[in-house]
Amino acid sequence: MATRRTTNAKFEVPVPNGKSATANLDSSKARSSPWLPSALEGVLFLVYPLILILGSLYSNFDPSTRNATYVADSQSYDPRTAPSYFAKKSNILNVYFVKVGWLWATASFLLLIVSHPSFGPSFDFQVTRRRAQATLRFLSITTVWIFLTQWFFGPPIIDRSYRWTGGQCAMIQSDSLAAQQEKAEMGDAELIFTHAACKAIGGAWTGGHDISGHVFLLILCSAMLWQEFLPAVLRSWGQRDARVIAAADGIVKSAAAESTSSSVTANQPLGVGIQFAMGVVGLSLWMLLMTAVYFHTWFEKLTGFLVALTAIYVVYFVPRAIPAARSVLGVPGL
Ligand SMILES: CCCCC/C=C\C/C=C\C/C=C\C/C=C\CCCC(=O)SCCNC(=O)CCNC(=O)[C@H](O)C(C)(C)COP(=O)(O)O
Ligand SMILES: Nc1ncnc2c1ncn2[C@@H]1O[C@H](COP(=O)(O)O)[C@@H](OP(=O)(O)O)[C@H]1O
Repeated sequence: MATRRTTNAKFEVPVPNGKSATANLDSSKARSSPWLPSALEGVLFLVYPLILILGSLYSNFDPSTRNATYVADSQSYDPRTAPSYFAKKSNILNVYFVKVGWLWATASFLLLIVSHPSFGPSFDFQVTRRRAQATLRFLSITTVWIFLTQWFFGPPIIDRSYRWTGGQCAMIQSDSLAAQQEKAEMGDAELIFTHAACKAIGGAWTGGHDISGHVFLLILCSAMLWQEFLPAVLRSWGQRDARVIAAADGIVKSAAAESTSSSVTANQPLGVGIQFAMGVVGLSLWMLLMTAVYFHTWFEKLTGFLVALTAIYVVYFVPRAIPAARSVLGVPGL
């Protein structure tokens, strides 16, 4: 851990137009650890717990939400008396945005790295170091998403953790032809161990701790995207990059001093890649708020948030502090 210094020091700070300027910085105010987010990043990360807390509070105080019937097994309100359009699982953004959320994350990530000049020549499919490292970061985050929600050497971690905490698939009699067929086709292990399999045979996934998949996915996707585009946005807006990194000799430096990019200048338009990614981040935050208000318990939302945050921390923050990790995964904008 770097210690806090109390004297004023001189740093070489590249300014957004690519030239260097010597600035007197009061280092007692400067953030000194590469393990910590910059002040701006800290504020952006605080938006997530704020949305979750405000959403949960609203659901406790809004009379129509309080009076609606919450069904714990489905983590939602009874659709017949749902307090709003967004309290129904069938809402258009749930079906076409969140339920295929990684498709949107993948599309906006690819558009960003292919179109934005900070990753390589726009719409010229050259493999640059920055594109390759961004792709590695994306694949690492995608692996976390797959392990948590899709497959982890069998059932995904969210389903396994539900079982570990005492949950099970309680059978509800369903005589529909489809349910009978599903039951006949499924092996015992699958029948017991996955939420999807349980639902398909008309069972209720009940009794354990169900980490919110929506909270996890929406935070993972949106934080990955803004981590990727924030350095380019700050440059376009003529703002200084306040992140710090540890060099191989252990000296803590400003990320701005390390950056060699002159491909983005102040007042440069954001471009289609960043605008599209901002749209996906905006929709994610809206759906996070809706999940916070209408679905799950506060503890299930908290665990979804913590798991996503841990993955983002490992992929986007650890490389700032450990040069060997940085040489593989890189750091956005450097
Ligand atoms: C110019 C040089 C460019 C270099 C580029 C090089 C390579 C390309 C880079 C990357 C692409 C490589 C691989 C792509 C990897 C993954 C792509 C994944 C594509 C998809 O996402 S398809 C699947 C879509 N499905 C989803 O998104 C499902 C999302 N839903 C869920 O996870 C869950 O339903 C849930 C968590 C929302 C909730 O679950 P429930 O509780 O409701 O069951
Ligand atoms: N914002 C939202 N809008 C609609 N449905 C939501 C939602 N957030 C969560 N849900 C639903 O609540 C259930 C639990 O979500 P999760 O565990 O992914 O957070 C899921 O139901 P289904 O699995 O029946 O679709 C999911 O679709």
